[in-house]
Amino acid sequence: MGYTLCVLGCGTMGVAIISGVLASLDAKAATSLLPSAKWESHTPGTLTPRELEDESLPSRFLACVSREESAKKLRGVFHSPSGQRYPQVEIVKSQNVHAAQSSNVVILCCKPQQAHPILNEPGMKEALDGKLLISILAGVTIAQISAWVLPSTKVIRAMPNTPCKIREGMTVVSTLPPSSTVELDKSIILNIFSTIGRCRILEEKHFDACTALAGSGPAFACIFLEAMADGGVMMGLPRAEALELAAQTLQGAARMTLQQGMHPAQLKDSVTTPGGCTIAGLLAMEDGRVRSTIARAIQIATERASELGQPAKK
Ligand SMILES: NC(=O)C1=CN([C@@H]2O[C@H](COP(=O)(O)OP(=O)(O)OC[C@H]3O[C@@H](n4cnc5c(N)ncnc54)[C@H](OP(=O)(O)O)[C@@H]3O)[C@@H](O)[C@H]2O)C=CC1
Ligand SMILES: O=C(O)[C@@H]1CCC=N1
Repeated sequence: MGYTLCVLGCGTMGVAIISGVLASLDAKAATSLLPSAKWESHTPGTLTPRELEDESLPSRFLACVSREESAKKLRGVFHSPSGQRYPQVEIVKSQNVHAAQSSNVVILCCKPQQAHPILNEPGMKEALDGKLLISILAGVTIAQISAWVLPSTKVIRAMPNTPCKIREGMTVVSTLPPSSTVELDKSIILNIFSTIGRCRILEEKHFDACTALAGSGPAFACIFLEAMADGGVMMGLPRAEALELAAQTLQGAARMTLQQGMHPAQLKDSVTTPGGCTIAGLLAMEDGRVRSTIARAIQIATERASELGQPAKK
C-alpha cells in the first residue's frame, strides 16, 4: 500500500512529475526492488507517519485540471490504448477540494496566478489541514502560500524542470522549517524528486535563480542545441544527424562535468588543439559575446521570476 499524491494543476510539469515517478515505479518493479508497484486503494489519513515513511513513493495519483479539454489530454497520456495505461492515475476535473481531501500529499503545479483562486476554494484550507503542500510555482513565496492555508499545512517549495519526465530532472527543494515531522517530510519530498532526477536542498532566497537556471534552463539549452545543429546544416549535414550530433555532444560534455567532476574549462582546454579548429570556433563565439549573453539571460530570467505571482505594479 502506498500514499496518494494530488497534483493540483496537472499540465506540462504535473505530467512530467507523474510520468517520471511512474517510470521509476516501473523500473523498480522490473528489477524487483519493490515488492509490488501496483495500486491499491486506501482511505487517506489511515497511514501512520511510519507507514508513510516506509512507502518510498506514491502509489496513487490524482491529476487535477479545470477544463474537459485538459482532462481528455491527460486521459490520452495516462489511459489511452496508444499511450501508457496507468489506472493508478485518476484524472480529476473541477474537483480540487475533493482531490486534496482524498490525498496524503499535495503538489501545487498550476500557473502562479492560479494559486490563490485554487487555494481559496471553499473547503480547500480544511482539505489541506496538516498536510504537506509542495509548490513548484515560480516566484510565489512560501510566506504568500502559507498566508492562504491553515498554519497546520506544511508548505515547501520545489523547483523541478521538464526533464523530470524522463527521470533526468534537476529539482531544488527549499530548506524545511524545523518541526517534529521534518524528517518524514524530507524523506517524502526527496524520494519523489530524487527518483526523477537530481535533487538538492537550498534556501528559499536562491529560488528565483534556480528557477532561471534549472527551471527555464532546458529552453536555454535547446537554443544552444538548435544553433549548433543549424551550424551543421549550414555546412551540409542532414538536419536529423546534425541534431543527434549536437544533442549527444551536449549530453556527453554535461555528463563529464557531472559524473567525473571535470570543470568545463578543463574539458574545453582538453579539446582545444593549439592552432586547431576548436580555438577558431571558440574565438568566434567570444566575438559574439556568447558567455555574457547566456549569463545575462539567467540574470534577466531570475529578475522576471521574482515578479511572477506578485501583485502587478500600478
Ligand atoms: N513549464 C516548466 O518547464 C516549469 C514550470 N514551473 C512552474 O510550474 C507551474 C506549472 O507550469 P506548467 O506545467 O508549464 O503550466 P501548464 O499551463 O502546463 O499547467 C497548468 C495546469 O493547471 C491547470 N489548472 C488551471 N486552473 C486550474 C484550476 N482552477 N483547477 C485545477 N487545475 C487548474 C491547467 O488545466 P486547465 O486549463 O484545464 O485548468 C493546466 O493543466 C508554474 O507555476 C510554473 O511556474 C516550474 C518549473 C518548470
Ligand atoms: O517560464 C516560466 O515562467 C516557467 C518557470 C520556469 C520554467 N517555466
